[in-house]
Amino acid sequence: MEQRYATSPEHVPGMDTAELRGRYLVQDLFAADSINAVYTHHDRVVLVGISPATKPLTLGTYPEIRSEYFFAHREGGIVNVGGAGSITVDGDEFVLAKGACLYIGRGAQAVSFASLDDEGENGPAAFYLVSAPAHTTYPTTLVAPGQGTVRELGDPLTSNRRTLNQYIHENGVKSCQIVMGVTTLHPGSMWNTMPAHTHDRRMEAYLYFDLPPQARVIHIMGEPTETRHLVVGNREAIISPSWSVHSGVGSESYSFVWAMAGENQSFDDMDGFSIADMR
Ligand SMILES: O=C(O)C(=O)C[C@H](O)C(=O)CO
Ligand SMILES: [Zn+2]
Repeated sequence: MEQRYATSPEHVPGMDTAELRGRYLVQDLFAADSINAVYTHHDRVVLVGISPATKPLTLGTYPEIRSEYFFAHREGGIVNVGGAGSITVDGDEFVLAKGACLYIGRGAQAVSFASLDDEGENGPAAFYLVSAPAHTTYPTTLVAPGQGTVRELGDPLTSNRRTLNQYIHENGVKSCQIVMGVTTLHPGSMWNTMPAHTHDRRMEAYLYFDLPPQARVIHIMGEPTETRHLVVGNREAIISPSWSVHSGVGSESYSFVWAMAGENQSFDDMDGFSIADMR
C-alpha cells in the first residue's frame, strides 16, 4: 500500500504543484477488478478503492498495518459511489445501492465485495473505504442512501446550497473514530464547505464523485491565511491534515464523501473562517 507521511503547515509554502498533488491528492484509487490503498500518517487513516467489475474481490491485509486481517485492530466506513453492489462480512451479506454506507466494526475477518448490476447506468460498484485504528467493536451497520441525519446547508444565492447526510457520527451509527457522510450540491450550486473551516482535532478526507469526466473541482487547502489549490477530477480524494482548510468549487455539479478521524467525533467542533480573512 502506498504510504503518505504526515506534513506540517510550514512545509506548504515551499511546495510546487507536483509536490502538493503528490502529498495531498489521491488519484488512482479506482481501477477495474482491483483494490488500491493509501495509508496517510495523518491520524493513521487508510483510504481504499475497491472496484469489483467482472469478479468479486476480497480485502486482504497489508504489511504496513501488521495485522492478521485488515479489520483486526481497525474499523471502517464504506460508501458505494458506483452501481449497486454487495459486501459480505463474515457470512452476512449487505446490499448497497449507490450512495449507501456500511460501517464495519473491529474484528471482522472475511470481507468481500461484488457488483450486482455492472451494466446499469452507474456501472459496476465502486466502494470507497476509510479506515482508522479502533479500540473496541461496534456493530457492523448499513445505512440506506439519504438516511442518517440530514442537514440542509447554504443558499442558492451564494451558490452553495447543498444537502449533507451524516451516516457514521456521534448521534448515528456508532464508531470509535470514524465520522462519515455524503454531501450533494443542489443544481446550480458549486461551492462546498464555504465559509471554510479547520478542525485541529481531526484530519479529514474528501472523495469527489459524480463529477462529469470533463469537469474539475478547484479544491482549496492549506492554512487559512496561506492557501493553495488542487485541481481535482472525478473519484479523486484529498487528504486534509488537521490544520488545512478543505473547501472547493466545481466547474459542474458533484457530490463528495467526507470522512474524519482523530481526537473527537464532534461534527460541529470546527474553527470557521470568513472568506475575507483567508489569503
Ligand atoms: O458541505 C459541507 O460543508 C461539508 O460537507 C463539510 C464536511 O462535512 C466537513 O468538512 C466536516 O468537517
Ligand atoms: Zn471539515
